[in-house]
Amino acid sequence: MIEFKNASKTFRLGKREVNAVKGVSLAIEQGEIFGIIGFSGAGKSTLLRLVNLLEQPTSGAIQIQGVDLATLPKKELRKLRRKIGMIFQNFNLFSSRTVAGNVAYPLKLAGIPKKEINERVSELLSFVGLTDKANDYPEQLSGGQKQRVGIARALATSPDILICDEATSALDPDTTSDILRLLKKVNHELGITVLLITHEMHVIQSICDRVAVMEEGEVIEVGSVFDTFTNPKHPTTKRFIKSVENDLPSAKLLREWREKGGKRLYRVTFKGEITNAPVLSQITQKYSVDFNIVHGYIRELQERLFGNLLISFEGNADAIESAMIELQSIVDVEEVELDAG
Ligand SMILES: Nc1ncnc2c1ncn2[C@@H]1O[C@H](COP(=O)(O)OP(=O)(O)OP(=O)(O)O)[C@@H](O)[C@H]1O
Repeated sequence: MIEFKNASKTFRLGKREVNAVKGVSLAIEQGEIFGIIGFSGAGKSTLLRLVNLLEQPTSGAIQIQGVDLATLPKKELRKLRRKIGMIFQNFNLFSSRTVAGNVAYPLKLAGIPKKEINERVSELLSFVGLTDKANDYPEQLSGGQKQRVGIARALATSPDILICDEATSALDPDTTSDILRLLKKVNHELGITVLLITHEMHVIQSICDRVAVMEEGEVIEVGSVFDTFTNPKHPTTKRFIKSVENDLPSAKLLREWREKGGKRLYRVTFKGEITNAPVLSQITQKYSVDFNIVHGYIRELQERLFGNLLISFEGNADAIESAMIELQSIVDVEEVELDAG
C-alpha cells in the first residue's frame, strides 16, 4: 500500500552532501502496524517525510495505493495528504486553541460545516478518552493527554494511514504503554495502517507486526517482529534486541556459576508450540542427564511463544552428547562462547 521504490534522499549543505536515505525499497501492507527502528541519524525521519512528500526523493519513487506521489497535481496531493495523519514526539499542538479547537482545525481547513465538525470532534475525543478535556488548553494537559489530542487531530479527516514520528519518546513508561494501546486500537478498530519510527525496541516489540531496521540511510533488515526477535541477522538488529532482552547473565552471575563447577553453557531456543512441550525433561531423563537453567526468559511475541534459555548439563560426557544431538533435532541449541573471565 505504501511502497518505497529504490528511494533516496540527498541533502546538499554547501559543498557537502548528506545521503540521508539510500536506495530504500519497502512495501508496507494495508492494515499493518509497521515499525522502522534505527539509531539517531539513521534516516528514519527523512524516510517518513518522503511518505507525504514533505521531502521530495532525490531518486526513486514513493507510491501510495499504486499512485506515484511525484506525478500528482497539487490539488490531488493535498487531497491525499488528508488521508495521511501524522503525530509527533513534541505533539505540535496549537497552544492558543483548546483541545476541541485543535481537533477541529483540520476539519475547518477541509471546509466541513460547523455542526458536522462539532459532532466529529466529540466522537474523536470520546475515542481517545478525552471528552472531559474538550475546553482545556494544551498547557493544562499531561504529555500523554497531549498525545491523545494529537492522535484525535490526526484522525479527524479519517485517514487511511497514521504516521507516528517518535510518538512516545517524550513519555514515561506507563504513559507510553497507554499511547501504544491507543495506537493498536486505532489500527484494529479503524483499520488504519500505522507507520511508526522509533529508537526504542520495546515499542516495536509491543505493537508492530513487521519491522525494518535502518542504518546510515539503508534498510539493513526487514521482517516480522517474531522472526526478527527470534532470529536477528544483522549485528545492529542484535544490539537493538539486546536492549530489551538481556540474553546473557551478568559477569558476576557467570563467575558464581563457574565457581560452582560450571563449564559449558548452551543456549536453547524454543519457538511456538514446542515452548509448551516437556522436551528438555524428556530427553535428559532418557539419557540420565541433569540440566540446570542458568538464565533465560519466555516471551509472548505476536501471540506466539518464544523461549531463550541458557542451560548447563551434568552427567556422563557421552550421554550429554547423545542428549544434545536429540535435542538439536527438535529445538535450536548452540554452545555459548564464554570469555575466560
Ligand atoms: N533538512 C536537512 N538538511 C540537511 N541534512 C539533513 C536534513 N534532514 C536530515 N538531515 C541529515 O540526514 C541524516 C538522517 O537524518 P534523520 O533525521 O532522517 O535521521 P533519524 O534516524 O530520524 O535521526 P533522529 O532520530 O536523530 O531524528 C542525518 O545525518 C541528518 O543530519
